[in-house]
Amino acid sequence: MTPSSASRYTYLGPEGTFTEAALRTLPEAATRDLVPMVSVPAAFDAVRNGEAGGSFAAIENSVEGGVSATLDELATGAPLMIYREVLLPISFALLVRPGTALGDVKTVTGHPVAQPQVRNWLAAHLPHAHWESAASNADGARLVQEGRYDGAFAGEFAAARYHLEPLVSEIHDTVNAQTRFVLVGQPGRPAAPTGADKTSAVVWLGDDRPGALLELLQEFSVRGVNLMRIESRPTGGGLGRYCFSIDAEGHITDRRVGDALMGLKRICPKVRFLGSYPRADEVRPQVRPGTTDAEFTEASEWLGRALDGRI
Ligand SMILES: O=C(O)C(=O)C[C@]1(C(=O)O)C=C[C@@H](O)C=C1
Repeated sequence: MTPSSASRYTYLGPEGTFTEAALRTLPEAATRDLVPMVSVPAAFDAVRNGEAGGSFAAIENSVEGGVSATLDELATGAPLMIYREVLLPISFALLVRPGTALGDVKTVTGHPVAQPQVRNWLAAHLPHAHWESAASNADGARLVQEGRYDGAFAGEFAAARYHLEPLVSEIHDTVNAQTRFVLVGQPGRPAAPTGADKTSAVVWLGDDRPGALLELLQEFSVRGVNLMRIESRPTGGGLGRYCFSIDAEGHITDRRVGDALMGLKRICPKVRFLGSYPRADEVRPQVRPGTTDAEFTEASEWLGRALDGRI
């Protein structure tokens, strides 16, 4: 990778997406070359083939759940790792060409993750409008500028970029909706522990048999590791074949987390570590008695003494 490609960060474009807005909240974004891409896979591939040092993508929305394009990219293909996360409050504006009235809006567009966030508003205010999905909310705004649709649900900040007007602002069916974004890069050393961290992994179960998922969960439960998200995603290997995308509280250097991952490695055919990184909400985990690093160290020292006959 050349120094110029290392300083390049790709993101889901075109300009004016929520992804770009979230990326710009990272302090280092000011000194990076931010490159919009047509899709999350294209943005991640630029990192895989050395054309970019990092890529930024939405991974989870508080209304719609996991963002499949990102989860599937991280589970398959050449491995990437997560180094940072950002939370962004999401509120939409209905962007239209200047002069358009609400009664003129017959067709609307936006990212598929936007639709469930504005569904009730649409049903109440534009019940007959026809929705079609766009590659991103900003791409929807671009399509409205081109005259392909009458309105786009996007961040209000995208209006000026596409010479549109916000006809209605602050549209959100659920108050305090948030999207979580991640910065990914080539596999490397995990981000340093902060005490308020998250660990992500993808786990494949072996044979389809009773209790397999329970065994996976027990690796976390017996070590007092709290799961923040667990989601099944199809492996592509046929109906009923799923892998599990997991976020757990804590850092891989926390003994209880590292030990849980080793437990998974022993019982599952495949585990992909996706990184340990600081939690955007900076919440520190409540560590259950018996699962602190000191207690793990004490227990392994005890085992060492037992092996030496120093009981
Ligand atoms: O289309 C955009 O503006 C995006 O940044 C993508 C995206 C997503 O992928 O979830 C980001 C946040 C919103 O919740 C809806 C769409």
